[in-house]
Amino acid sequence: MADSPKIIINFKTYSESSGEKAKQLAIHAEEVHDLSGVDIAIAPQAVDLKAIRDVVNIPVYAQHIDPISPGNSTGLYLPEALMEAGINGTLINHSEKPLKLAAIDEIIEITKKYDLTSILCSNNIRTSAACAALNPDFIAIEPPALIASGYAVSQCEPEIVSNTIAAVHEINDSIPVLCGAGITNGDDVKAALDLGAEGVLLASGVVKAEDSKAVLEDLVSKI
Ligand SMILES: O=C(CO)COP(=O)(O)O
Repeated sequence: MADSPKIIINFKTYSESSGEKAKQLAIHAEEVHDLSGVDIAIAPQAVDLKAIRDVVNIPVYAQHIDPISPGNSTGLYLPEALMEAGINGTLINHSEKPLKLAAIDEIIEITKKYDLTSILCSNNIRTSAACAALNPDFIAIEPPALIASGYAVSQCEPEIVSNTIAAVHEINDSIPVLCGAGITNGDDVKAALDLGAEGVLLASGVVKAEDSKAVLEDLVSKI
């Protein structure tokens, strides 16, 4: 059974969300979830997954998994090893880690086999429609130009969100759509939900904030 995150924090590779700081951010996310009841999931770097799994119970996702079986590969992320580290799911095809169609398809098969939540990222409306044919648990539309811009896709380019939802649902109306890029506050989240998105995916707004916990509290405040 897939999770139903309203907010996913992608820790990316920022120094503010690596190592000990990653653990602290994860704890803050869990505290805000506990107080608000809003489902929050986090996607830390692979090296931090195990340490974070040991301190929080909220869903923890990999930022990427490789479509490989145990054996002689080097420098890749083995799904079974990430599961042992405690992941509940994975981002797939983030615009900062783009994949070929065949690899995406294989990864989604792996997530289904192991009951992991699949968040398939797309960069525009056309690719979102193509993603729908692969039947992930979620599609997350993130226009690359707005990533880390501070300009929220839900407020600055709302038609990208609503047209993506329409395009995805024309193929498969049971796939929930998330949106991300530039989301930084509760109004951005509310705008996304008002457009029909199930939730949001964000990074810099929380990770780079001076007071990440205050930002997390603001993000859930209008849900
Ligand atoms: O890429 C993103 C999340 O996966 C969005 O990043 P920002 O929230 O920094 O724009």
